[in-house]
Amino acid sequence: MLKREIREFYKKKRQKLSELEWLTKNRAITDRLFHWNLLEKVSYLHLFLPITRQKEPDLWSFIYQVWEEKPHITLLVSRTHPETNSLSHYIFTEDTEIHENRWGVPEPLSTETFEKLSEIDMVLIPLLAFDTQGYRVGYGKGFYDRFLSECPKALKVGISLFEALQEPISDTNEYDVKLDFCITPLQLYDFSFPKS
Ligand SMILES: Nc1nc2c(c(=O)[nH]1)N(C=O)[C@@H](CNc1ccc(C(=O)N[C@@H](CCC(=O)O)C(=O)O)cc1)CN2
Ligand SMILES: Nc1ncnc2c1ncn2[C@@H]1O[C@H](COP(=O)(O)OP(=O)(O)OP(=O)(O)O)[C@@H](O)[C@H]1O
Repeated sequence: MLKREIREFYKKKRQKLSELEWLTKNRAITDRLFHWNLLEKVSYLHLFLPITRQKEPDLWSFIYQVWEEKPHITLLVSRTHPETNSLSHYIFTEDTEIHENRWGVPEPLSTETFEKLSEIDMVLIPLLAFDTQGYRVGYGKGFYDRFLSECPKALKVGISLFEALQEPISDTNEYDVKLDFCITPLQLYDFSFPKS
């Protein structure tokens, strides 16, 4: 199946979720994530804040738990620059002010950018869908493909409300950065072995 078709299908599928289904899926994902043993090795964790009108996976409860119970982890979030198709990155604390951009993405209002991308240990990536090979489908603007190529050390972890596609994504391209793991309400998928 083509990314374009998968994108449209999963956007609709997300919109059809009831509030309770969405909350239940989010709870399963954030519980699995918080208790994942790999987190103990993470110092810098990049994550995303949900576009609620798109019913994206919502990591807010995980974020509050990290601030309270895992102080060894520094959280990072991004601001989007549509003119250059790029992201800039900021340390995210309880004091960070947030506003919504034109796509409804909550973004930090911070001024001091985080430049040490090589130190990021893990990136949590919002997915529309993914296949059993670890290829992913996002909104198709390439923000994450560009960003991920700049942080080679980081484990790339997809976050998806739905399970893996049964058929492969047919139009993968040279820029696609594969996932190492994916967390869903039902499973932790491990694509990290064998490393390609
Ligand atoms: N929560 C979150 N943050 C993120 C992303 C994301 O997917 N989710 N991004 C991932 O790249 C980047 C922002 N890029 C985005 C690109 C498109 C849309 C989006 O909603 N597109 C709509 C059209 C909206 C419109 O034109 O008004 C769509 O495609 O339906 C959102 C974010 C960085 N931050
Ligand atoms: N490093 C890069 N340099 C230039 N163009 C890139 C780069 N990475 C991705 N792109 C372009 O950005 C677009 C990304 O589209 P694609 O369908 O792969 O998005 P996606 O898998 O939904 O990912 P994303 O969540 O990153 O938007 C493609 O047109 C691709 O050619």
